[in-house]
Amino acid sequence: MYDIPFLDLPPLRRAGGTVRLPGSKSISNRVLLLAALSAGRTVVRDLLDSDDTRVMLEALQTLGCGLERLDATTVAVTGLAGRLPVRQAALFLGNAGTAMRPLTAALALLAAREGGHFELRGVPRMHERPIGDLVQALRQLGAGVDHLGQEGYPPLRVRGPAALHLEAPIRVRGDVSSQFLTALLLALPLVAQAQPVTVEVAGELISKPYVEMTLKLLARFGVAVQRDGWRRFTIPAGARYVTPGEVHVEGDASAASYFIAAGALAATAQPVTIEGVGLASIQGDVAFADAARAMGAVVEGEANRLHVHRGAWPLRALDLDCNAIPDAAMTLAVLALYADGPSTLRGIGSWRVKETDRIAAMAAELRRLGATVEEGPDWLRVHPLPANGWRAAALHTYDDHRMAMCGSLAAFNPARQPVRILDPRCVAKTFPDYFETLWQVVEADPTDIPVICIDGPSASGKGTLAAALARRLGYHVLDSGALYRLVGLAAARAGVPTDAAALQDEAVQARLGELARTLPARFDGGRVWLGQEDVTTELRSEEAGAAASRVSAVPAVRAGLLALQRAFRRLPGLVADGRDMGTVIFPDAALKVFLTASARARAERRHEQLRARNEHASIESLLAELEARDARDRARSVAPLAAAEDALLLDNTHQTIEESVEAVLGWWAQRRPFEV
Ligand SMILES: Nc1ncnc2c1ncn2[C@@H]1O[C@H](COP(=O)(O)OP(=O)(O)O)[C@@H](O)[C@H]1O
Ligand SMILES: Nc1ccn([C@H]2C[C@H](O)[C@@H](COP(=O)(O)OP(=O)(O)O)O2)c(=O)n1
Repeated sequence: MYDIPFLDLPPLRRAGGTVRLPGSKSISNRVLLLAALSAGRTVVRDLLDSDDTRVMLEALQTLGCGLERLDATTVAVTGLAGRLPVRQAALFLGNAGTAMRPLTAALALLAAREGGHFELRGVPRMHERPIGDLVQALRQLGAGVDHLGQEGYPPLRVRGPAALHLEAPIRVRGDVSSQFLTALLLALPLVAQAQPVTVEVAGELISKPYVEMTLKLLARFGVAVQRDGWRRFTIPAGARYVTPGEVHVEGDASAASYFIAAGALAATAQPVTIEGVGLASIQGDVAFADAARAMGAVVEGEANRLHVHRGAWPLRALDLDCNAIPDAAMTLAVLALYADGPSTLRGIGSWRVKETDRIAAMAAELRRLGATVEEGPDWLRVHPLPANGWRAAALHTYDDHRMAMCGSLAAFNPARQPVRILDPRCVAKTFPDYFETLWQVVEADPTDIPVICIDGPSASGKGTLAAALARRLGYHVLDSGALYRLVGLAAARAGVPTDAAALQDEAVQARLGELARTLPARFDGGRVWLGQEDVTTELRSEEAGAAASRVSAVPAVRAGLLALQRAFRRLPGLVADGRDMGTVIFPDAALKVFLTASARARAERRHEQLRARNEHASIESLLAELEARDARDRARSVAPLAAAEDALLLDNTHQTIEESVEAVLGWWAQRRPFEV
């Protein structure tokens, strides 16, 4: 997950390959609640691990549910059997509508029957998302529900006991959010014992597929609701939740929309294959595939898998009522930028009360990209962008995961403009690893992937600076010195001598070159591996540094490491540190920094590093060794240590690490094309 202020996506050229999607948010939270209300143990597999499921799990735990995490995506829930072991609690539900609405309904009814007192709150945006229609329906039933803030919005208090009136049909509005109906359908089986309970929907029900999903999941937990059109829903008398024992959560169909879109835009050689969602899905958003087909994408599928590639190009403009696919419809708004005429999305009034006002947000951000967009109370019209109309934009995401994921699709623009996604962490709501997953199935031209080079002498702070920049930008790092150190180590392991005399021998040079070319190097979470051996500590020794400096003068070694180093240039970008990053390995780098500090300052830093590792050496000997190494690195005939002509000099003798990082980020900002 990228927990950084912004993430820059280079222009993307192609899509293809296989992705496995995380579990559906809507199914995950419904199943967790159903398991919590049932008796016995339910093993929930392929559960989504995200902000919204985390708040649901925390709430259930607070309410006394037994939760056992079996692995990253499997949780065993021991249900409450419709009882309330905890009678008083304050629940924080973040911005998860799929937790707030059903928990309000379930707790209101349970508290009415058994007594209790519960407060439900969320983030500030949650307190702007309407819930008054659900509160009214619960009050009709006789449940005690109070607004703690603004009338009609969370935070709420539910309290009991209270006498419930279950005879008359309960009326609930269906035209603002279908989650009110879903919440009642999930909660009412708890109290439909002596008589059936009927819910009547007032107004045209929106997002019907989500209600259908609720009904299917209720059936899995033993409650068969009778449905009369989309107006009347009856829960039979004697309803009781029965755990199916084990439930597999489908991949998230709304999340699939981004990968279907990527396929429609750029899968020209091989298809994008999406695992975990397919034609047998119970999620309404699989219907996004039909909308993508209408725009020209080729989408084929099996029960649990979809294959997508580009068909019509440019895409065909679309005029669609998106009522049934409100979430995935956002993806269509971005696809419309690549169409052959204006596209109109209708029936999207519910966008206004989602994580943000999505109509306003989408219109504003598409305009930032250069597009002409018209909007109405419940519709959006997007005009396509001509190739020369795209701007390099920093897209705002409004703490809305879908705005961020949609924004990424602008990176396929034919103008090859990069795209900046502000606050990319917001994808954590439903898809924490969205961007990492995207990198698996998209490709950029290597020359479009930005590289920042940090070259300079030993102990100038290159590694420290490179790592800090990479962390801040979400980029990969290449510690090229470590590769030369590894070659030195590999030589020692193989019994190849690396003293000055031996290095004159052509046979030795050739063997070293071969070791470099086939180096089994692996970098993994701060550890460095040579084949099966963890050499992290050994690699940092002064001896390994000196050996690296010696072997690095051998042309065959440098040539042998060339391809390996360039392979580090992967999406979304790279910070490379070494001696010749800017001069030889990445001469086209977007920013080159030559980092220096006085020899004494560097010797003192090395001394400090060694002291921290409980190794001891005098500053004077370190200074001498460091100057000898600098001299050797500068004097060698191939790729000597030298600043590239277009490098910016940074002398950090009197700077803190943070000051160096800020200086380079400042230079980087100036080189980026974004209009903020
Ligand atoms: N600007 C700086 N000011 C003070 N110390 C620094 C600075 N940059 C790095 N250091 C320290 O110097 C030491 C050497 O840095 P390192 O990144 O290993 O250098 P290099 O990769 O150039 O050999 C580290 O302990 C680091 O914390
Ligand atoms: N791109 C590079 C990186 C390192 N080297 C050589 C020269 C250096 O003395 C050794 C060790 O590099 P490293 O960056 O790990 O060493 P320091 O931490 O700066 O002391 O490798 C190189 O020739 N080219």
